[in-house]
Amino acid sequence: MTDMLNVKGLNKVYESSGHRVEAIGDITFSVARGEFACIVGPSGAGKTTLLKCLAGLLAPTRGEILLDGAPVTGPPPGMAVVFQEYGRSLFPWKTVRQNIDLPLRQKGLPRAERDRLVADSLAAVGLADSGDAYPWQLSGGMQQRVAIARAVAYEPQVLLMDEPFAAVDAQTRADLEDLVRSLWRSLGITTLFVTHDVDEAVYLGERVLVLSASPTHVLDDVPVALPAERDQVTSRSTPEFAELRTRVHRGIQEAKAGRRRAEAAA
Ligand SMILES: Nc1ncnc2c1ncn2[C@@H]1O[C@H](COP(=O)(O)OP(=O)(O)OP(=O)(O)O)[C@@H](O)[C@H]1O
Repeated sequence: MTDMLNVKGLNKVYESSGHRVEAIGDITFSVARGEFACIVGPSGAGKTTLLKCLAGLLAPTRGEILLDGAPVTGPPPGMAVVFQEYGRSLFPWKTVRQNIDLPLRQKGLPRAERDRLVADSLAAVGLADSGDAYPWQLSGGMQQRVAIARAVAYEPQVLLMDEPFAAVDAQTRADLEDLVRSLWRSLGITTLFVTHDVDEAVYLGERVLVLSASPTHVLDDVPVALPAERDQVTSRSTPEFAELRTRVHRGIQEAKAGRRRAEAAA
C-alpha cells in the first residue's frame, strides 16, 4: 500500500501577545491509502490542532504534511472534514440536499452527477427521504448523518473526523460508528478519526495512534487485527478487543503521568 498521508516532524506552537503554547512537539506518522486510523490522546493533547494542520486550516510551525505526495499548504481539494459541532457545520437556511450539493457545485460538477451523488450519499446514510428537510428539523444524530453524507458525496481522498459523535446519545453513537465503518468498507476512503474514547478507537480503526500530552508526540502505534466484519456486541467482548483496549488505555495513562511529571518539574 502506498502512503496517502505523510506527517513529518510536525510541530505547532501557538503564540499570542507574548504567550507561547507548544501544542504539538514532534509528530511523525503516515497513513496508507485506504487505511482507517484512529487517533486518541488525553484532553488538550493537540488532536484538534493536528487535524486542523492536516486540513490545511492551520499552518504548522515546523515540519511537513504531504497528501498523496503533495505538500498541504491550504485546504486541499481532496479532503473532507466532519467536526463534532454538526449543528454549526450545516447551513440552517439550506435543505439537507442543498447542504450536500454545495461543495459539489464548488467542485464544478455537472448537475446530473451532483444529483446522483446527493441521492446515493443520502441513501447510504439512511436519509433518502429527508433531502427536502432543513437541518433544524432533524435530530442531532440525523444532522450528523447529513454531515457524513456531505463528506462522502464529495468523494474525498481523505476523510478527517474530529470527535464526530461526542455530542450524540450512546445508541445513536453506536449506529453512527457502524455507519462510518460500513461506508469505509464499501468506499475505501482513507480515514483519520479522532476520538477521546478508547473503545470507539479500537472498534472502528485498523490502527490506533496514541498521542502523548502536549507538546505532543506519537506514544504508541497499535495495529488492530480484529476481523473486518465487526459487531457492537460480539467484537467488543472478545479477548483480542480487551487486549487492545488495555494497551491503548496504558498509553493514555502513560501520557497523563508524563504530563503530571512535566507539570511538577515546571
Ligand atoms: N488558538 C489557540 N491559541 C492558543 N492555544 C491554543 C489554541 N488552540 C489550542 N490551544 C492549546 O493547544 C493545546 C492543544 O489543544 P487542542 O484543542 O488541539 O487539543 P485536543 O487534544 O483536541 O483537546 P480536547 O481533547 O480537550 O478537545 C492546548 O493546550 C490548548 O490550550
